[in-house]
Order: sequence, then C-alpha cells, then structure tokens
Amino acid sequence: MGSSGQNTWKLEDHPKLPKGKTIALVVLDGWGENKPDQYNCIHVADTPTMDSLKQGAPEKWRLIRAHGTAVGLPTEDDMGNSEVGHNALGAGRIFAQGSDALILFQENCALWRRIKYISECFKNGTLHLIGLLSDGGVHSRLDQLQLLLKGASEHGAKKIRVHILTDERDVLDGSSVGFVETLENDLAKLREKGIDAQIASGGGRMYVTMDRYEHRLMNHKCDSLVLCKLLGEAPHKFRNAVEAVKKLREHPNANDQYFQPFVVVDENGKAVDPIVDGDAVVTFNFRADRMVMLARALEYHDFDKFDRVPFPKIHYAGMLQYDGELKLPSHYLVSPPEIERTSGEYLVHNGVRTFACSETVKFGHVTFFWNGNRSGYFSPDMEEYVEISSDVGVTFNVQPKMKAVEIAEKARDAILSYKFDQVRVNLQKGDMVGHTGDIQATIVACKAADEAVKMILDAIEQVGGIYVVTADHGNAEDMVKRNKSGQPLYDKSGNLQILTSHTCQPVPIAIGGSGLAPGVRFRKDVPDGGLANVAATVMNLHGFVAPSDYEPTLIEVADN
Ligand SMILES: O=C(O)[C@@H](CO)OP(=O)(O)O
Ligand SMILES: [Mn+2]
Ligand SMILES: [Mn+2]
Repeated sequence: MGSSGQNTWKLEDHPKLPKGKTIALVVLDGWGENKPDQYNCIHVADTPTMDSLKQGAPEKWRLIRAHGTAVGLPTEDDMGNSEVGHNALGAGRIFAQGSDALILFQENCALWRRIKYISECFKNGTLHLIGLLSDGGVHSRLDQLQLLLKGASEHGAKKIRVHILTDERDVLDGSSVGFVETLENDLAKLREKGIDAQIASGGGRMYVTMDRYEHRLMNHKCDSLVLCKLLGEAPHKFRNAVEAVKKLREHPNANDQYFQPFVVVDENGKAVDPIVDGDAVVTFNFRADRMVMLARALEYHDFDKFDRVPFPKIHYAGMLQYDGELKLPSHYLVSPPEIERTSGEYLVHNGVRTFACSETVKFGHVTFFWNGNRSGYFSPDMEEYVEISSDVGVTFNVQPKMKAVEIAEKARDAILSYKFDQVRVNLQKGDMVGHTGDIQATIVACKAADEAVKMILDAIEQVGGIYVVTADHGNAEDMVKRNKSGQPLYDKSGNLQILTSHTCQPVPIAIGGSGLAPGVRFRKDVPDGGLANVAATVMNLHGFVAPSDYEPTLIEVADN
C-alpha cells in the first residue's frame, strides 16, 4: 500500500477501532514540557484542563519529540518550528527539511550554472539578496547566505546588494548587531576582490516583508520593504547597516523583530541601489509561509496587495519553491521536500469530512503546512477551512488572548453540527506571545489557551467524540536562556537573557473522550515517538490503518 502512481488511496479498516467518531485535533502552538519554575509560563499559568489531561490517565498522556531529526531538521540542536512540526503532524512521515538546503548547496557545485536565469543578469545588472539575517535555522541560515555570496561572486556577480531582515524570534534580541557585523566583514572581503557588495536596506522581520497569510500587508500597505527597495525610500536613512541597527536599538523599547525599514545611502543621501530593470533578485529564506507574499510581489504581474510602482523587470528566484500547488516562484535554487500523500488527502479519499480553523497568523499551519505545503482544498465538498482575522497593528503581548475564544467557538460549533469527522485547530497563544518575550503576557496567553481547550473538549463530550491534544514545538515553557546546567543566564549589564525563540523540549500528546474505544492506550514500544507518529494515530482513531510507510501509530488496543 502507499506507493504513488497507483490508485492506493483506500485505507484498510482498523481491525478493532470503529469509524464515525468525531475527532477534535487540537494543536497548541509553542507548548512544550519543561521543569517547573518561574520562567515556565505554562507551569505558572492556571491551566486546569491541560493539567487534568496529564494527571488523569497515564496511559493516555505522553511526551513526543518535536525538534531535530524527529521533524527532519539536520541536528538535535535544531529547535522545532511550525512548518516542520505541522508538516510532520499532517504527513505522518519525516522529510528532510529546508535547512538541509545547505547540504544540497555543498553537494551541488553546479548550482549557479543550473540557475542561469539568475546569473545571466550578472553582466549588466545587480544581484539583490533578500532574507532573514539570522542563524536561527527556522526561516534561513547565515551560512547559507554566505554560500550564496561565495557562489555568486565565483560565478560572475559584479554588484551585489543584500537587503536584511532582523530576527529576534529565533535568536536573542540584540543579536542583529553581531549578524550585521559578520555580514559586513564578508562583504568587505568581496570588495577586496573587486566585487561591489554591500548591504542596501533592512528592517525588522515583523514590520517589513516577512508577513504571512496576508496578515499585515492588508492593513499596512506602505510598510512593505519591497516598496522601499523599489523606490529606494524608507523612514530611516543611514550610511551603513551597522550604524542602522545600533541606532535603531537606541529607541526606547526597540527590539530586533520590529525595527522600522531603513535604506543605506551614499554621501549625497541617495539610496545605494533600489531594484531596477535587468536586476536579479533571490530571496534566501527557505521557509515558505513568510515568503509567499513577497514572492508574489516579485513574480506576479497582477499583484495588487500593495502598490509596487515602479514594478521593474527582474529575474527572480526563491531559495526554494515556496508553494508547490501555485508553483511559486517558478525559479528556485533548491528543490523543496516533496511532501505528498498527506493524512489529510488520504482521509478525504476515505470519507472523513474535515474542518480546520485558526486565526490569520496560524491559519496556514493547519491547512497549508498540514497538507504538505499545498494551498487549497483536496475536496471542497469534504472540507471546510475557516480563518479568523487576527488583530492587526498591535504586538501580541498587548492582546495576549488573541483569538482563543473565537477559534474554540468555531471548533465547538463545527463539532456540535455533526457535519465533520475531524475538527482541527491551532491554538497559537503560547507561541505568538512567547515570541514577544513578555513573561506576564505569556502566562495570560497560556491560561487562555487552556480555556479554549476546555471549550473544545466539552463539545467533544457532548457528541461522544474523541480528542487528541498535542503541540507543534516548545516555546512558552521556557522563557530564559540557560547554561548547560539549566541556570538562567544574564547579560553583561546583569539583565536576564529572555528567550523569545522556540525550544528543543518535547511536547505532550493526550487522547481521550467518551468516544474512545475501551482499551485504547499509548504503546510502550515507541519511546522515541515524535510528531510524525501522530498521523497514523489519528487515522486509527478514525477507524483506519495508516499506510505502511507512515511512522508507526502511538496507540494500541488492549484486550479487556
Ligand atoms: O513566527 C515564525 O515565523 C516562527 C518563528 O520564526 O514561529 P512558528 O514556527 O511558530 O510559526
Ligand atoms: Mn508553531
Ligand atoms: Mn513560533
């Protein structure tokens, strides 16, 4: 079963488990398991529902791996993230993920020849590289940018402009300065070789360009870094990028992810290089969700989310193809992992009616990522995806409850409607607020997430259904950087080093509900189970056996 090319969508019936139970599949975003202390916001927050799942039935609660090789990342030091987490949850298998593109680079010396489309602009045009300047490994990697610069310079690029986005969600706040200095050193070495290379512009990732699912651009059209690039305009002008990030950090409450856009100007105050006709542009992020909008702006002639005037004629390539369904962008450096035969597609073929919901900032997680980086429905008759609009114009520590209640209400109504067999949600609070580094707000967010879980579990109880509650990676359970022995770290000025990023912690998974068949329990023989084992588990609970190449199920049915 399961080989592509044949019509193998039909899943075998599970020998013991019935079909037809409504399953609520709840993914808490950024909700890991960690030792209890004051920086574990999940521990500090009042979370009676999640606590009761943990304490209630030991054979129905366990931890699973959500980082490193368990989700296709290169090493065990790589923290989990939503893309690889939801890919694994939905696909039931582990795929080598985007940050492995580095390895592909190293193996593929012919890369620049392969993308002649880009290098043919080197003779008369400028190469622009746009992306997240960070070694967080979630969206991009500094070492990949360095390889790109090396490759481009060796293959004839004479003029290179880098447009940087500063991070802080995957790395410590303030680290932008060091990353910019490193990049400036690399560019200085290229200049010594006669290549005109410099940083041309930048801004914080949350303020410019790395928007996702059309969240911010819909309302802040002019914030677009793309626009700044095209026009060479931005609210801030600096002579170089090191000066820019240092100055921007002086603003009260400044943090790297929210820097306003800046351009680097020459001695006459003129932007060093906007994008013009005949230039080549490469976006060097590998992760899709926050690059799709920019890719569309760079590639589509009829893009209308904001005004790009003027829209230059460029040759554009992405690090990866960001949307396999839309084939966007049409030119790319490294092939994306081909995530096919996802559980969502199988279940639709086997009559499972599905409802998926989250708010804008995480909507694609339970749809696009879940379905193997594919937009749209497999079958509009069998599926309904509902997006609740996220708050705009505020950082998430100001509205820490986000849309918890609204998502839970939609899920509740979908469950009570009896129109769906699977109701899938992402409850994002712990993660989105955790990324702000605001510990008090994250505690509020965790409580709100717990209340939302309760509302969904209550609805499942009413219809005699089953719940599966898990998370995609850690975040809110640890808000400080620690030394090897687990002690919180302080910076040179004695300030606690706040951890805004995800973690490498395992995440919980709980199953239950009055519809769960007697004897269902977690197996003991998959101790290393991870997110990719969840798909087969859920297929079982729908009454099916998973395809043989899926990671093994986490459950068994004990004879009573
Ligand atoms: O916000 C994001 O883009 C990432 C962190 O970089 O978080 P998540 O993987 O949870 O979406
Ligand atoms: Mn996430
Ligand atoms: Mn996150």
